[in-house]
Amino acid sequence: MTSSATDQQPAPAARESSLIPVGVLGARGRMGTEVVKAVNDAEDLELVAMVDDGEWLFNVADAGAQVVVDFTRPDVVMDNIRFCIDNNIHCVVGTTGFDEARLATVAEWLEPKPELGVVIAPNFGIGAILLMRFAQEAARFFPSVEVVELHHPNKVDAPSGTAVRTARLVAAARRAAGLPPAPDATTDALPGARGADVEGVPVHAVRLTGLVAHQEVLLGAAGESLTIRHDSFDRASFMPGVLLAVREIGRRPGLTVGIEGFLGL
Ligand SMILES: NC(=O)C1=CN([C@@H]2O[C@H](COP(=O)(O)OP(=O)(O)OC[C@H]3O[C@@H](n4cnc5c(N)ncnc54)[C@H](OP(=O)(O)O)[C@@H]3O)[C@@H](O)[C@H]2O)C=CC1
Ligand SMILES: O=C(O)C1=N[C@H](C(=O)O)C[C@H](O)C1
Repeated sequence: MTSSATDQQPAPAARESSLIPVGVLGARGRMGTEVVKAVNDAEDLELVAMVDDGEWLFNVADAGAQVVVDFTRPDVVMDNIRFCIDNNIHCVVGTTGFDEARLATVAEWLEPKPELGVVIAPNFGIGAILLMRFAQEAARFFPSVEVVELHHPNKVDAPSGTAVRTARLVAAARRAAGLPPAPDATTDALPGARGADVEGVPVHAVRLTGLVAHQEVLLGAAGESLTIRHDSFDRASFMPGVLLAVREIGRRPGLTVGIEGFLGL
């Protein structure tokens, strides 16, 4: 089955212009819908292909996409990236589910294609990126730290990719500062009561109707606590970061994790 941007197809003349041709994978999903809208609204981008589950992936290559944006599912995203690299298409990936092994595999796939760029970011929201940076900065000053992420109940993965990355960054900052494990006297607990252990940082996942994407980092020291919180109330919050990545990726060969560097952070 083939799907293209037919109903939103620009005039053929536009194809010969300097617009960046963009394909969207997961185009009819919650994020994909928003990306399609944002690309259509951007004067320097051209939506050339939309692909969803069960549809013909070659459509993005046939349509001449220079950049593909992937918001699909953790179980299919690796195949999509492989396809893009094989077809010399830059990739902007928002789909979650990346561990060190997956990142290493993508970096390996890119080796024979030194001109090609793939950016994989668990969160394109500027506020969420700043939260991660602030948490990293604060981590060394507090003996205790826990992460709580709160999302809509349709999310398939837990904890969120952002929460896992946040916990890893915080854990690295704690290690660099020589902090011991956070104090915790728990010896008797129901399974899951203390959350998932991400490199020694407890991560708790809440799924609640009405929510979109939210995260708190709780830091505690004697007599005080610091809570850093970010809320995405609308998926529009991710679009400035996605569009920045689409515009930048052609100039950023190799694998980039997170868009902090694109923001000058
Ligand atoms: N990095 C960031 O800033 C953000 C990342 N995310 C992440 O993005 C991902 C998608 O989230 P969300 O949009 O809410 O999920 P949705 O389930 O709403 O969308 C996923 C879409 O991908 C489609 N799909 C499934 N398999 C394929 C395939 N092989 N090829 C093409 N399309 C496919 C699905 O089709 P069908 O429904 O028919 O299966 C669906 O339309 C998640 O991993 C989420 O965590 C979300 C928000 C922000
Ligand atoms: O599924 C979502 O909605 C989101 N997924 C990403 C994640 O897992 O971190 C980003 C954001 O939290 C929204």
